[in-house]
Amino acid sequence: MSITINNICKNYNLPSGQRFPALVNLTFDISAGDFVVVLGESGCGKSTLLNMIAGTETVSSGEIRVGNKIIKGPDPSRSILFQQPALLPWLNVEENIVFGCKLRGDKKNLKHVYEWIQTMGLSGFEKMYPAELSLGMAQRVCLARAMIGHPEILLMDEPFSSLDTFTRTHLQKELVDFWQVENFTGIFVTHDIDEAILMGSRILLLGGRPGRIIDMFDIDLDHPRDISHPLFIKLRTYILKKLRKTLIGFREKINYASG
Ligand SMILES: Nc1ncnc2c1ncn2[C@@H]1O[C@H](COP(=O)(O)OP(=O)(O)OP(=O)(O)O)[C@@H](O)[C@H]1O
Repeated sequence: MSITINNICKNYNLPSGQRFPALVNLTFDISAGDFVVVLGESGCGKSTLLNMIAGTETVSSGEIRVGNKIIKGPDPSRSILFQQPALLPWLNVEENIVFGCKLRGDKKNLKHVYEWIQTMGLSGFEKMYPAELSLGMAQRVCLARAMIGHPEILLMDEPFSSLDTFTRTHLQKELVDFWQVENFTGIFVTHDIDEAILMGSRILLLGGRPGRIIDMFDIDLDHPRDISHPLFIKLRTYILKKLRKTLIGFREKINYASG
């Protein structure tokens, strides 16, 4: 599914009655099957953008289209993975994975639950409850729950940031494998530059306050990617320079305004 972001702005209404501008004038297209990584410093509006595409947050102006339809709210064709595994504590692994299928009456995909349990390395743990799982296992359950319905769009908000390096590296690779097989459109939020270059087919650089687009470009490297590849290193340096420049510009603006 393609996604069109057309001149969107987001203002939050603060309890003081003031409006806080979080994002300004974002315009870009995501083609069906892209894996876009949204990269930027903390507070530049990455999660806000993701939530608006998920339909859990409204736009203040502009519009977001999925295919030809303007997003009006959440939809099962768009699955979301959060930073912390969001599992229902009273359901076991298997029940958590099929929860969405049951809710939608999706019997066809529900039948494949044991394939997903196996693919995710959760065999033997299907009757365990979330409190008994490690963080990495719990995130695998979330990934299985997201994938079992074959979403057209998978939205991910720093899903691996609280995992240890080994689990994280493993899941990054598995996610890219799923993306290559399932061909969903992925949007992945992170502030880890290497993670962005390792996984994305495109990178969207956001920065500033309010957040705006700094750059958007394709990554022309085959998977699996090697962090010591010269193009990888070149991209990392380029992104660092761009982000640093925006951050310095933002700090100078603050100093100027306050001094
Ligand atoms: N519900 C809200 N009400 C008011 N302000 C908000 C709300 N949600 C987010 N913000 C503000 O909007 C800005 C963007 O927040 P957002 O969480 O989208 O940034 P982010 O880039 O995802 O940050 P991080 O990387 O730290 O998660 C921040 O300044 C934040 O304080």
